[in-house]
Amino acid sequence: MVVVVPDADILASTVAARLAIKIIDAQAVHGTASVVLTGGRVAAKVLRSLSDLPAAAAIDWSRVDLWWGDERFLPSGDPDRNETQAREAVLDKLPLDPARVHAMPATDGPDGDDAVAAAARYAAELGDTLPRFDVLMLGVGEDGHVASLFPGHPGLEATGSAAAVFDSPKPPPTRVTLTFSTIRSADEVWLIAAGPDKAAPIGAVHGGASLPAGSAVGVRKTLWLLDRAAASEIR
Ligand SMILES: O=C(O)[C@H](O)[C@@H](O)[C@H](O)[C@H](O)COP(=O)(O)O
Repeated sequence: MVVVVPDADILASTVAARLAIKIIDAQAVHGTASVVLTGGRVAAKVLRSLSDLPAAAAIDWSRVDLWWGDERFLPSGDPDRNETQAREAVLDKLPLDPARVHAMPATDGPDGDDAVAAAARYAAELGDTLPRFDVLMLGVGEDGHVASLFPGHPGLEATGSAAAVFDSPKPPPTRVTLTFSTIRSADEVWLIAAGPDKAAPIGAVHGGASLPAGSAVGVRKTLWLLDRAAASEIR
């Protein structure tokens, strides 16, 4: 399903509203909600919108599990880390249970700068039976990447639930990412993009091109949440 809204600000606020309802509904059914966050500018806008959303007060944040779809492999607190940006955008204002915030390892963590070990640690935290992911959000890159899964990159073939990525075409070069099998285990996958520089890859994917964004599908639902500019080449 493709949902198109006029601009990036409206996209961020409508995705935040959709996320709040999804969390509320998941908690009504399961008692908890599990959300996979992503990095990038649109993702940060969504989280900032969430912090301004009155409906978010209906969420029991102590029963929300947060995971990440990928992470830039940097020291904890580095401004370029997706976790840092999510905390600044909203997380640090929410009464979350720290034990339920599953950040990906940092280079000052127990594995140091060993990204392979860090990815293995995250895979262990995910467990042999993956958690229930109610919604997994992804930004979309200008080249059609999602998370840290880049076209033509060895990381696309990664097995297991999480993998290290080296020589990323998008800086920084070293990252940890969920693999496609983990992404595709999510109940719903939301691909969120704004701006004209996303029009070509999104149009290509909807035209049948084989790009990573096209492989990010949810078990029950796959949503493309776009502004008009990003959707402008979908035919
Ligand atoms: O760590 C990252 O860089 C992100 O996870 C990456 O996959 C991002 O979501 C896209 O590149 C879109 O980023 P923008 O929304 O900033 O264009």
